[in-house]
Amino acid sequence: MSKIELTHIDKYYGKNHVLKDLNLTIEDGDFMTLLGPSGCGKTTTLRVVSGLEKPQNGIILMDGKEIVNAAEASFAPPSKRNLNLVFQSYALWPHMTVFDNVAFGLRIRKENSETIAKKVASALDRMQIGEFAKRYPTELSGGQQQRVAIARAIVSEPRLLLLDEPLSNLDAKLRVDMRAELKRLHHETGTTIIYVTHDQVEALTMSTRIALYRKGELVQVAPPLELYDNPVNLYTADFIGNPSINFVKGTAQVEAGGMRVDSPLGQMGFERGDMTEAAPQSGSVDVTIGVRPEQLSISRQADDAHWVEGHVYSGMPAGSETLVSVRVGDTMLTVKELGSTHYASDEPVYLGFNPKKVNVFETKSENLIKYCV
Ligand SMILES: Nc1ncnc2c1ncn2[C@@H]1O[C@H](COP(=O)(O)OP(=O)(O)OP(=O)(O)O)[C@@H](O)[C@H]1O
Repeated sequence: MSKIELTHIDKYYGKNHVLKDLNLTIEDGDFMTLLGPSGCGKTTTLRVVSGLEKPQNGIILMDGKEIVNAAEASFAPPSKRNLNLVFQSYALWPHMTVFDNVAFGLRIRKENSETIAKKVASALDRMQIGEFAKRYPTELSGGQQQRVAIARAIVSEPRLLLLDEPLSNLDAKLRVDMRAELKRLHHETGTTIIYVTHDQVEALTMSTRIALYRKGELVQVAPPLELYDNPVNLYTADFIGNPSINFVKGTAQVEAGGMRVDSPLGQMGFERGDMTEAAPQSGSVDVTIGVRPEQLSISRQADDAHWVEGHVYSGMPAGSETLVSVRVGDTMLTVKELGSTHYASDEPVYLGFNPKKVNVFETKSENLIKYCV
């Protein structure tokens, strides 16, 4: 178990400023996911923590002990950092069987063969690859090799586990199984995990906290539901959630006590207590309302709970849920309903929602100005 503190980390590759004044604390026992689009600096962060790369500025503490101090050109070697790293490209030793690959670290530590056999079997079982113990890496598929790499990393119960897109080669069903296994592993061992992915579902389902990146900077660091319910800006709102959040343009009249918002969704009033510090004090501002697809309800009749008139663009029943795109004026909204319902294209429908549950962003600054409560 360990706590990692990164302060004022800058990393350049030539002129490319890849990590920009990064400040991030990973608490002991966290399952911290580094999330963001390709090229935003997630892998570089892992490489800096593991010691494979040296940042040009900043300090990294591991359990309070300095492992990096760029100003003093002091960088602890990777072997002294007591961590285990699994990269997307899993370098297994080709001349060793799966069992021997996984047992390697334990043998170096001179654990007795009975303990080794037990630990390796348990790690292989967890990754559902027990049956391949005697095979060589070349006799396995990419996904199976990837699971061997994870087994090899977890078998030695490291204090810190760094995982870089470890599930990327797996098919959809296995990926869901492996997410459950990794989450369970984290729960059982309490190991601090830093996990890199660009898959927001993976991040939402497994993490205790998510660090969301944008071009080398951190945009928001928060537990998954906080990120989902109250994204600090339009970027986060748009990145998190599948299907994506709906955005609706509107205008707000802001006063000391709160604000009134007009939009194609109707008129809404909000109290100051539900507004953020980023909210303006007064005046008229353009806003973007964010409403999650599952927050919208749909009805074929107008009633007290369904007041927004629209027309079905297309209905997409998928067994357990139905996604319906609805055109309201010039705005296209996605509605998510549980169960399967058939909606005909161009059918008139009415939408409703709980105004307390929407986010409001100031369009110009892109910042959240009203919480979902
Ligand atoms: N060794 C290197 N030399 C030069 N530039 C690099 C090097 N490694 C990464 N970069 C650049 O640094 C930036 C960040 O890369 P990084 O691998 O950290 O992104 P990422 O968020 O992990 O992306 P992905 O999801 O695609 O893996 C990219 O612009 C990349 O091209």
